[in-house]
Amino acid sequence: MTEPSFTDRALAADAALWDTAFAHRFARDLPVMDGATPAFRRYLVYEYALVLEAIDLVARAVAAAPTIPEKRWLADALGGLVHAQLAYFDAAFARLGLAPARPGTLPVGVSACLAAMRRAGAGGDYGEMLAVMFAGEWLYWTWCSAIPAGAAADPEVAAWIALHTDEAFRDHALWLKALLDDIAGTDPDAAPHLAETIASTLRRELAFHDAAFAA
Ligand SMILES: Cc1ncc(CN)c(N)n1
Repeated sequence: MTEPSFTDRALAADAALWDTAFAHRFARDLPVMDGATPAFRRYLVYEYALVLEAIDLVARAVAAAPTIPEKRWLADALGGLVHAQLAYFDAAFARLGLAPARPGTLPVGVSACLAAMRRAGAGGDYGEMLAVMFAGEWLYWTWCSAIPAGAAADPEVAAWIALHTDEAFRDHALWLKALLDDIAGTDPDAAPHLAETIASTLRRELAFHDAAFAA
């Protein structure tokens, strides 16, 4: 029998936390939300701020990546954020009459998530950057791929789910997972910090999504 990989062990070690995350109200409510749902409208404003932060994080990961194939892969992921995701927000904000959050107005659960991404990028530890990305992508991949096709009637919601269930998104989540396995396999001393980064990122993700439901 093959040994579980580093990420499989990390996910299993924090199974209770992941189960809590998978059962989060955001994932349950998302398919029935629409552009008039206050939590979804708040979420879009917070999420736009997160995507801007993610662009910087992935750009730093491109710079830190030690090989050309990794730089190329991450540059494609960066392109997805800059093009497809920002285009999504341009259209959704225009249609729903939303605007980016004014500086200093984001709730603490959201700003803490953004700050941790910024710290990971600025710290220059490539594995840590990947671990932060992996936790978020794995969460969204699991959430969105569990939503039955056609369950979301609202076009903004359906388009957002589609961005997190397409092949490119799935492949990116799996690529991050495999690369973390490689890094932890090559440098076992790095593994505890990577596992802790995955878990602490997930905790911040939960606080981020809680914030959308706090009026
Ligand atoms: C808050 C959050 N975390 C993660 C992801 C996945 N890219 C996201 N879209 N939003």
